[in-house]
Amino acid sequence: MSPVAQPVNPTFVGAIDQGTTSTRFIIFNNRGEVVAVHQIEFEQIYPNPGWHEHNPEELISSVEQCIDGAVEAFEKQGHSRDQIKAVGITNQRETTVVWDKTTGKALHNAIVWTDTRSQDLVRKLKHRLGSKELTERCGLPLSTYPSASKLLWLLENVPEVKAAYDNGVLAFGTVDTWLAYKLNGGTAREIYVSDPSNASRTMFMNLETLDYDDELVDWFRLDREKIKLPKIVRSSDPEAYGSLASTSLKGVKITGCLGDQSAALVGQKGFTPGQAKNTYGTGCFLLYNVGDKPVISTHGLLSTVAFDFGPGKRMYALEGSIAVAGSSVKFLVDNLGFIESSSKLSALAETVEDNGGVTFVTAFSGLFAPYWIDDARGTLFGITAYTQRGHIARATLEATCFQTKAILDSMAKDSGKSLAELAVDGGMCNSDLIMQTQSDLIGIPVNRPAMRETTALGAAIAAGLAVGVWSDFKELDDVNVDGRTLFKPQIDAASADKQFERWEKAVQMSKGWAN
Ligand SMILES: Nc1ncnc2c1ncn2[C@@H]1O[C@H](COP(=O)(O)OP(=O)(O)O)[C@@H](O)[C@H]1O
Ligand SMILES: O=P(O)(O)OC[C@H](O)CO
Repeated sequence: MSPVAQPVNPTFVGAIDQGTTSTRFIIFNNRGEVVAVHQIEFEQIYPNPGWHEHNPEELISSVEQCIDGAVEAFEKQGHSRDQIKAVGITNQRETTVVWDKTTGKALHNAIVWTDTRSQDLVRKLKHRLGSKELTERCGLPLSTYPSASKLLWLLENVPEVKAAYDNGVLAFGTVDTWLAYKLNGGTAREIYVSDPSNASRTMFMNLETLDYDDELVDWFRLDREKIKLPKIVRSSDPEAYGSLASTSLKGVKITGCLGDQSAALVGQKGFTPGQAKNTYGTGCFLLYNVGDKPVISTHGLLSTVAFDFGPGKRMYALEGSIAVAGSSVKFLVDNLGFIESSSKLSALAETVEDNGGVTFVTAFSGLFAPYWIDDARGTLFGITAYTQRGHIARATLEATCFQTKAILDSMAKDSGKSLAELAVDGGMCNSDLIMQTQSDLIGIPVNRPAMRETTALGAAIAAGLAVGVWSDFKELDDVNVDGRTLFKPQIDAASADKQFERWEKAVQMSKGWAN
């Protein structure tokens, strides 16, 4: 077979993937293949039980180091940095950053999406007239998860933040906004934007208009005179996100931006209604493309913007969000010392045949979809003198698979359709055992790509579409199709149902602990 001819001067796109536990910069060629990558883990700050913070300056420096590291590796392969035509951003969503517009300095650590410190505040808000109607407008339930309650907590508890608000100099952003602002040089250019897939995670954006909804903002008693929110622009835009003010890619335009779960859907090419993906990262998030109109769930799912690539290319998704997935594996590594690294989880789980009667409800931040139980906390059931570390490892990985099953059941009820196959990605999907367990429990094949950096690929696609690296979705047909692995169900439905019943019982029993 003759080798495929390569273009004389191939083009590349960079993607910043700023996740919950690590930052990556990945350079893709126009066939969607990874050419160079640099990844850095950064500090997870847990000041109190249930609190979770990141240092906003460290997020920026991790991005800058990753860009420089990946570009160095790229150039070592004989490429030149001016072949990189654009950069896309994808990021952990909901995580809230506040800064002073006049100095560009953060006023507090970023409050991470998993953080439950606003639990009491949320309980009080639930009694406010109109709380039940919020979801219909913004797609999200009133909980500690979206950015709104995190911002209110900062205003109530951090005097510097309140003073900046009163003086009209407070800037608020999800991580995409913070990155775009700082990477453009901060106060020098004042790029203050967000895309709809990120803005839809604040509770301030109206899903229909893709703009802020005055009634939503008023409901939270925020004064728009005092706090100007970032401008919402398309997920793929040649101008709105500015360009890199420093690093080895100084001057390269940022032309794409997507929340990480939306980016993974794009990276899996879930462009058409009925397509879905499940990303097993720190948390686990199933997004199901529902088309160009939002669908409000009546079964515990969120409604969110999948992506906005302009008229005719604007899609919504139903989302099942699981707060704890890979983080439970990290918990076994970092807190309990069960294994030396996450990649050893499967080996430990395989030292036993089954979970030995152990169920682990990994509700470290309460339980998200489809249960939304904010007062549940991590609970291990069924421990006996027989229990080994392997049983707990197995129960840990099963927890995410069970919750995914509960989400798929809700999705079938909301959409009236069942998935034929589940596309997967994210760190935890590296484990064959987890993927096989998942397929067994949901009774459909699980389809894993060989190239698992789908989140970064999604950001690269958003950026590349804006500058003509790809002119439309059709040109992406051949991207990320080779080498996929299919895990097919190997147990019968009755035994999967029996296991799931025990999980549901455990979920009910984990309620109320943090009340
Ligand atoms: N082989 C593996 N088995 C189980 N979990 C894994 C494995 N490899 C990585 N993980 C988990 O995946 C998570 C990282 O996935 P990633 O997609 O990079 O997350 P994020 O984007 O949230 O930072 C970590 O929490 C880690 O514990
Ligand atoms: O860090 P991840 O990949 O688990 O994703 C975080 C989500 O965006 C939170 O909603």
